[in-house]
Amino acid sequence: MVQLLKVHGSQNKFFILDQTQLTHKLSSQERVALAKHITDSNDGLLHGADGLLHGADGLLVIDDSDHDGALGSMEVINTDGSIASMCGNGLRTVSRYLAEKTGQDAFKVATQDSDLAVHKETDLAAGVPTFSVEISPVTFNKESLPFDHLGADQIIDQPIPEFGVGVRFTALAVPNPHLIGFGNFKTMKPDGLKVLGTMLNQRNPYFPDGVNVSFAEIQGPDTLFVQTFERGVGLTNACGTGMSAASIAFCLNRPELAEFEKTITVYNPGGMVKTRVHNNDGEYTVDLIGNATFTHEIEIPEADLHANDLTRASVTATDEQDAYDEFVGSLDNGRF
Ligand SMILES: N[C@H](CCC[C@H](N)C(=O)O)C(=O)O
Repeated sequence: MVQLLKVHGSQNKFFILDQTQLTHKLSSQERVALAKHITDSNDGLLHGADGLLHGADGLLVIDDSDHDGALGSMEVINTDGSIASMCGNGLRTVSRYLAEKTGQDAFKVATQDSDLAVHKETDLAAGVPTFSVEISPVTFNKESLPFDHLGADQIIDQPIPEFGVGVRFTALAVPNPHLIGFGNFKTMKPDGLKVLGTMLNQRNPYFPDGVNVSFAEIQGPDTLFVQTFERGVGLTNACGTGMSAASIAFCLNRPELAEFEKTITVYNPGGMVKTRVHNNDGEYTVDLIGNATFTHEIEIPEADLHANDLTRASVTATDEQDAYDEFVGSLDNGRF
């Protein structure tokens, strides 16, 4: 039997599969097929949960890593089967899984583009296990997203009228691609986010590989509200790399309201995280600090994973969601 987990970071929900348990590891094709099936909002596992549209937003696959200081590797598969280079909310849950598996509290996790430093943090609230994960590398040039036909090699705090009125945009890769729009939600209208996110994640002249699109609202000094339309997923409760990218843009574009090295509170439809942006001579990294909640334990025969057959999966809920709901209820952001 193989153990999987259903987890979330700010209610950005994932399944975790630790491949090191398997006698025969899943091929890349099998992992993609499993990701699309298990997260499907109709016939996936735990589908129709209280998330936006999907029972889950992706599958995180853990494997061994021989990289110095890395306790494992993380592969990110979006619900549509596309592979993402990074996943901030997911990395917090993978970090907790590896910490509990090994008894270590500070280590690295190998991701597609780099080995990222992670560590256990003081819980944000009782019963809300909390981890800090490094988000990097950060680049702005159009080749790294990629984007084109926007009239410049970098988009930093620019209006783009064809994308939205009353919104200023910043494009950056962390390293997955993000387009962050700053404005206020009244003018941006949440359906504006869905319209723009949908347009930029189907065939379009600007972002050939698609892009995660976030609307960010400044709520005060060092305080943001961010919602994301995720590439390969759609609207989610939160996007860790999106909230991190928005924090970088906040520090760059509004230095009178947000400072490097200072803790930023980022509210989202799924709760709240904290970020700290570091500026090492123009090289940016972000500490993303937030919950790593395990909501369900799943057991399934290994052969069924290879066959992408979920009918014999047995699911047991943990008691962690209650503590998380308590935490969200306590937030004084006036949006919950
Ligand atoms: N959909 C994203 C990957 C997941 C990122 C998000 N879940 C996060 O927490 O960073 C992409 O295709 O780049």
